[in-house]
Amino acid sequence: MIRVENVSKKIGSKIVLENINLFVEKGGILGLVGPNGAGKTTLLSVLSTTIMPDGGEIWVAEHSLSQELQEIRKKIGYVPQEIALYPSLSIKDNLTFWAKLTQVKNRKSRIKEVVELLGLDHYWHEKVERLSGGYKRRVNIAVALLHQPQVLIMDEPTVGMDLYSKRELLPFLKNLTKNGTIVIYTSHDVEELLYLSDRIAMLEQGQLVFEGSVEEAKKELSILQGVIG
Ligand SMILES: Nc1ncnc2c1ncn2[C@@H]1O[C@H](COP(=O)(O)OP(=O)(O)OP(=O)(O)O)[C@@H](O)[C@H]1O
Repeated sequence: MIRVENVSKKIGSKIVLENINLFVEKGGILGLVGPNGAGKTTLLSVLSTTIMPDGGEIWVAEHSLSQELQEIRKKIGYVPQEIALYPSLSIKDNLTFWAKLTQVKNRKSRIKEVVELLGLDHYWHEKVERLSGGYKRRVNIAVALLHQPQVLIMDEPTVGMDLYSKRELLPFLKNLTKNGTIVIYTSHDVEELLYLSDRIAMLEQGQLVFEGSVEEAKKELSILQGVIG
């Protein structure tokens, strides 16, 4: 499980996150919504330990961010919005580079596992710059999964993807949670939010204004009502 307790973050003089409380159980998928500038990326950055909160605490299982940063980092995988890969290197070399950097155990076999998991086998020697947006995203997810995180955090995972890649990726992400992995992601895509999430949280101006099941969210959030009429 991941528990967020009273997390706050200021950037300059602006309060970007204010007393955020969230809980996601093992195998849960939380979709984070909200208007531009609401604080979604900042919250994901805090959850992925890319930036530190000014106040509050985050727990992943029995580990706390303030006391056990390295343990938390082992348990979290982060897929940023921007593709974070070396374009002139192959998939293989990118994965090997990241696996070495993060000291992944049983490196070769784990790389093979994630490559198979993400359906990247055929493109193994292809340079990343030659891949479609969808495949680049898959490589990014493969990198984030190398160290077998318990929580996968994704900032708009399907943005820029064609429909086919998206239709392949979404069931894959859903499937990933069957072994207990937690997925927390942001999206502006209503269809994707309704398909993938089991809970929805909404941020507005740095505050959590809603958290509930998809069914509750459909009733209460106008942003999700467009497609259900
Ligand atoms: N490095 C920064 N310097 C100054 N202000 C920042 C910085 N990062 C974020 N902010 C501000 O914090 C607020 C929240 O930004 P954030 O990117 O987290 O929102 P968001 O909900 O992810 O938006 P979007 O949907 O557009 O990605 C915004 O007002 C933004 O201008």
